[in-house]
Amino acid sequence: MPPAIEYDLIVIGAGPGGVAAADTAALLGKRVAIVERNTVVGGAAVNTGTIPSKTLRETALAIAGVKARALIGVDVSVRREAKIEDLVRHERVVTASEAHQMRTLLDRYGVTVYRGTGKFVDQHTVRVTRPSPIGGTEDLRADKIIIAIGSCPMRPAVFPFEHPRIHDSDELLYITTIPRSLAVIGGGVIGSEYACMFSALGVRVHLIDGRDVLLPFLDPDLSHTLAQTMERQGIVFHWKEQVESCKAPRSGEIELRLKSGKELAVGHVLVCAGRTSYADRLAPEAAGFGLTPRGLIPVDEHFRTTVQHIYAVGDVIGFPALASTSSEQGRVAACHAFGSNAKQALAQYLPAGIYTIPEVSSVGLTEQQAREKNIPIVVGRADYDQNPRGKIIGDKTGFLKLIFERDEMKLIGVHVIGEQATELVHIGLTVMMTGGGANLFLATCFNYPTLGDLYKLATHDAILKRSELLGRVQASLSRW
Ligand SMILES: Cc1cc2nc3c(=O)[nH]c(=O)nc-3n(C[C@H](O)[C@H](O)[C@H](O)COP(=O)(O)OP(=O)(O)OC[C@H]3O[C@@H](n4cnc5c(N)ncnc54)[C@H](O)[C@@H]3O)c2cc1C
Ligand SMILES: NC(=O)c1ccc[n+]([C@@H]2O[C@H](COP(=O)([O-])OP(=O)(O)OC[C@H]3O[C@@H](n4cnc5c(N)ncnc54)[C@H](O)[C@@H]3O)[C@@H](O)[C@H]2O)c1
Repeated sequence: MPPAIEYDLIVIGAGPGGVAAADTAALLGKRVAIVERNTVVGGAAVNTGTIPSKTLRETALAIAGVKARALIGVDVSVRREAKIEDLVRHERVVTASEAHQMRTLLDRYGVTVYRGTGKFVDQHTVRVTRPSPIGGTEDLRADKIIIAIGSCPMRPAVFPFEHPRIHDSDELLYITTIPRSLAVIGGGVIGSEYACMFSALGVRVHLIDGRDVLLPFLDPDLSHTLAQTMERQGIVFHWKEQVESCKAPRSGEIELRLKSGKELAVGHVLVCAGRTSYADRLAPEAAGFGLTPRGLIPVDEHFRTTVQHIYAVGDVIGFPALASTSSEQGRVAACHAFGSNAKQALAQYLPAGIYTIPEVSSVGLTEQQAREKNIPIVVGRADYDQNPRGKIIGDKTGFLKLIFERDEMKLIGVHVIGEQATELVHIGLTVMMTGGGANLFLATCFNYPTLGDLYKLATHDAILKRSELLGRVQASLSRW
């Protein structure tokens, strides 16, 4: 075996966490190697998760004519004729382009990309096993190592995944027809997003979940409105259920028997029952760190494992397991590893964006969380159909909900459901980052007509509620 090739940093895994770590370390002037077992970089974010699912959603909205229906009340949908090629064409182009862009940036930063599967030999050495037909191994050695190997779909034993019409979220991208009916197992983020997308395409969707609330981490008003809207779209929820058996004949419908005894017959099954990690395959014992019972890598606030020069970021460390936060963690870890204070911690507020139909997004405290913390609050709400832009786009269910700390009217939470919610939340997020609140919204001139103007309307609502609550006339409110 030739001697190990020396680097300052080895990164294992080229998803958003790993790539951000590698680019950051290169920017700090370090010699960096990144090991990726896939043919392309980008990880789940670019190749199997975030970007594909969001692109498919956008295509589905277009080919199903959903927006046209809302605007002119006419079904101009082409969905009955839509073929799977129509659905996936744009997704393939966007995904390839994004992976190429990430790779180009790595190359421009001078990061060396090793194609193969990485595994620890000892605390400083990573062995890269190249895929066949080239095969063989290569050892890399570095002072610092960052693990960013991501996660993969959980596969409950009850489902025969070898069946061509039973999919996890990775395999879904290779379906060969648009199903007529679909059972989605798991109403988490992935399940909810795909349920909405297929429903928009006219697929009969059943959503089965062990819980009884949709996305319980959301503000209850959002969760409730989303569930209602999904039901109106035709999605059938089966709460507090579990699949006990799954009979999948070669042809004909797949039969699911649920815990309650209910039976469902569907064309395809999509299992979105959470994610798991393959960290045990890295030989962590050779490096000297352990795993949690769920197979995740425990880290400290600097993303260091118990072995001080080995870091872990992204899905492999667990919550929040997002592309956005994984990149942030990668940057923090790389800066810490090389003593840079350019980015010492994650951003103070981390938003969540869910691409259901309609979109949902939030940052900061929910009304419930604020009340549990005994923070005196006032809530402002503005509905899309009270706003001229909302009326123009025909969004009847959307709303913006702002949570203000009552004394100073400082913004502490933003919750949006409706078109462009994942973009709209950023206005509130930026205000929260500045420590601002109602005054800033009132002082700001928004374009007219825009959804952004909802912030002003929701602020007025909060101010009026505050004056009702405190029994003061509105004029005295300039005091805050
Ligand atoms: C369907 C779906 C939709 C999603 N939508 C969103 C969204 O809208 N917004 C959002 O923020 N997040 C979303 N996510 C989550 C997001 O994709 C992940 O949080 C993010 O990709 C995690 O980044 P990562 O760098 O930790 O790992 P990954 O992106 O999973 O990358 C890990 C990389 O490591 C490689 N690897 C693994 N083991 C080895 C090894 N031993 N050697 C070498 N390479 C290895 C893998 O091939 C992979 O390329 C979604 C996920 C899914 C599945
Ligand atoms: N827009 C986004 O930010 C976005 C989109 C998709 C995925 N993601 C990330 O991907 C991760 C994984 O998403 P996910 O939806 O797979 O997992 P999840 O953990 O969010 O949801 C899994 C759901 O499946 C249910 N469940 C699990 N096993 C079940 C069973 N046997 N029968 C019935 N219900 C069952 C759970 O009750 C839960 O509601 C998320 O944590 C999220 O961070 C983010």
